[in-house]
Amino acid sequence: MKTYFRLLSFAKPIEKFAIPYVIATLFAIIFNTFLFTLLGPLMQALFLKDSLSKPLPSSGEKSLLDPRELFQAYIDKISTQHGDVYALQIICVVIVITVFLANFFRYFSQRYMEDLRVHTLLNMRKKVFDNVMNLHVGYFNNERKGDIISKVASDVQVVQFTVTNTLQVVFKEPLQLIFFVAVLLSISVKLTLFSLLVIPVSGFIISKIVKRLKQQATQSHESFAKMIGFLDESLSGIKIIKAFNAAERVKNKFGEENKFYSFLNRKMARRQQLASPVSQTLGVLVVVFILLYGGTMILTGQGDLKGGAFVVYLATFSQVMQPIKALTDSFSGIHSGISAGERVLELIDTKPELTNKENAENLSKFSNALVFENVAFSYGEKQVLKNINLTIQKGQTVALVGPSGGGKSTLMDLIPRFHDPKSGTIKIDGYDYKDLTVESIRSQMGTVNQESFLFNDTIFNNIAFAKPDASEAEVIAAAKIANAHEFIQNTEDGYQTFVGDRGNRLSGGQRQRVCIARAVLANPPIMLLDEATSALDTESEKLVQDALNNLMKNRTSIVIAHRLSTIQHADKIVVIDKGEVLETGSHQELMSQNGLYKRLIDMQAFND
Ligand SMILES: Nc1ncnc2c1ncn2[C@@H]1O[C@H](COP(=O)(O)OP(=O)(O)OP(=O)(O)O)[C@@H](O)[C@H]1O
Repeated sequence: MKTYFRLLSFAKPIEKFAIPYVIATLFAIIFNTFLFTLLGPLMQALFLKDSLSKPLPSSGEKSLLDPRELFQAYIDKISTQHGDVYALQIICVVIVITVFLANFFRYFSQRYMEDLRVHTLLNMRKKVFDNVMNLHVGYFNNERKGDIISKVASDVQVVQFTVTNTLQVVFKEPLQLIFFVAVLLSISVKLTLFSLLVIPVSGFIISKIVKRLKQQATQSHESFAKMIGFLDESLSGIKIIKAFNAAERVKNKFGEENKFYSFLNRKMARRQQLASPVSQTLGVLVVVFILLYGGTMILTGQGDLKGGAFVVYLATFSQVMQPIKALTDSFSGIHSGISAGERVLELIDTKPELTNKENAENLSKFSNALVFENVAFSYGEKQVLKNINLTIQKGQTVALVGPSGGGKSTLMDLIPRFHDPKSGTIKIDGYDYKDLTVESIRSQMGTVNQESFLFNDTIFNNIAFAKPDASEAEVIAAAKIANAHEFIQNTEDGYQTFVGDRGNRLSGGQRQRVCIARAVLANPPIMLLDEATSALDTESEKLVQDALNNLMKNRTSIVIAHRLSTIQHADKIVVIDKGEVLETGSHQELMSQNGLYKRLIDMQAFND
């Protein structure tokens, strides 16, 4: 229930939709109920003329308060004064007006509910996406990606549908039920008391049926998330899949999850669908009993039940099943909604591990040095960096080298504060990172990494991503520095060419140069580079390397170098192995130390 109300809070300001909804629904119900009671006078006028002379079931004070009886009395009067045909015409006009009004208000009640539904969906999706964007980088890994996508795309939809649907049902159906029951009671108390026994009995049976639904719904949402994750991964890696002739294997893997998902859904649907026939069958059994009992009373002339009233009773009772059915359907569906809701709320409630502390200061410029003091870091239990002491002076180029898996990228990720160290401190110009806002630290830095990530947009917009208000001249200047201007001009639409999904319409080297142009345009004092020139051919590599050299000019740069030849002129080379700094110094110093660096250089020379 707590989950339900929290989910409902996304409908805020709920009164804006709920008040007009309640009013429209109330009128819709009143006219709808009245419509069925009109059958009584209609039957009397057409077939049961003789019974008109007899007094109505209840008389005196009570009948004055009962609109049904008042209307019947009015029709009787008209019939005596102006004839039966005229009374029939009046009844027909009233039926038409009532139908019109009932549907008019029903339309508005549905419209307000739809507004509420859309509004809830809008708020919830925004909240989830905003929160996802605020989460720390460490939160995102591949298996979570599918989960997040399915929560934003699918679960949110399930939630808003079931939550608003229940809200609608909870208000409208019981109210409609009360109105119908009032009519039934006014016709025959005895019959009604018996027939209403069916409600708790069917409620009990149905609650037994739907009991296991919630657990299955959770499993089904998780399975769907897995499928989305798998789909995303397969689309991203489609070339590799094809190259390894692995399409069959991948299809089978997807197929298995798909089968499991369908199996769960089938099981759930079966249970869910069982609820409605059960309650309907019970309802029909009761109708049959009423027919027998009430019909016998009329045919044998016992009791005071009249034919017209009995027709109204039967018609109204057949409608009683409608709200009951809507209620049971809604409650059997709510499990799926609540379980999807819990998954969405879990994502909304995930707090970023890395937030600005209160009174965090803004770093306005970088003017001195970046210092690591005894920094250690681990992914979960796995220690990746320990005892890192490192000073990077303004204007220096510092290269991180070392064997694969040594921790270079992890150390690099600590600089823009994607993670906080587990112990030790990182200081910039003497300020502890933790006393500064994350945004102000990152605004001093630009990144070019191996991934060369581009958005599915034009080349111009991809470069201007760094500075959305950049002029055309600024973008072109940045592209020139990055050695990209020439190739951009040769593309079909120049700077307005679309780069495709993740930039796949450009070559690797072109992508890298657009990324470099993006970093140049941002013009930050510190540049973080994860070189990947080894993947390029010689000419392309030279273009990219020149672009990088331009980028590093007059800046503080930290470079992860895979080609050791490119960093020999670095001011400082830091050799990292197994999470520790083994050697630090210039190329000459490290060569003369005859340690790991020298071995790496020799190895690379040998390979070349
Ligand atoms: N997100 C992660 N979760 C858990 N472990 C990780 C994660 N990222 C990296 N690691 C582990 O941390 C260690 C250091 O990885 P890192 O990527 O920093 O090394 P690297 O020196 O940059 O390697 P390479 O030169 O191959 O890119 C590795 O053992 C790696 O398996």
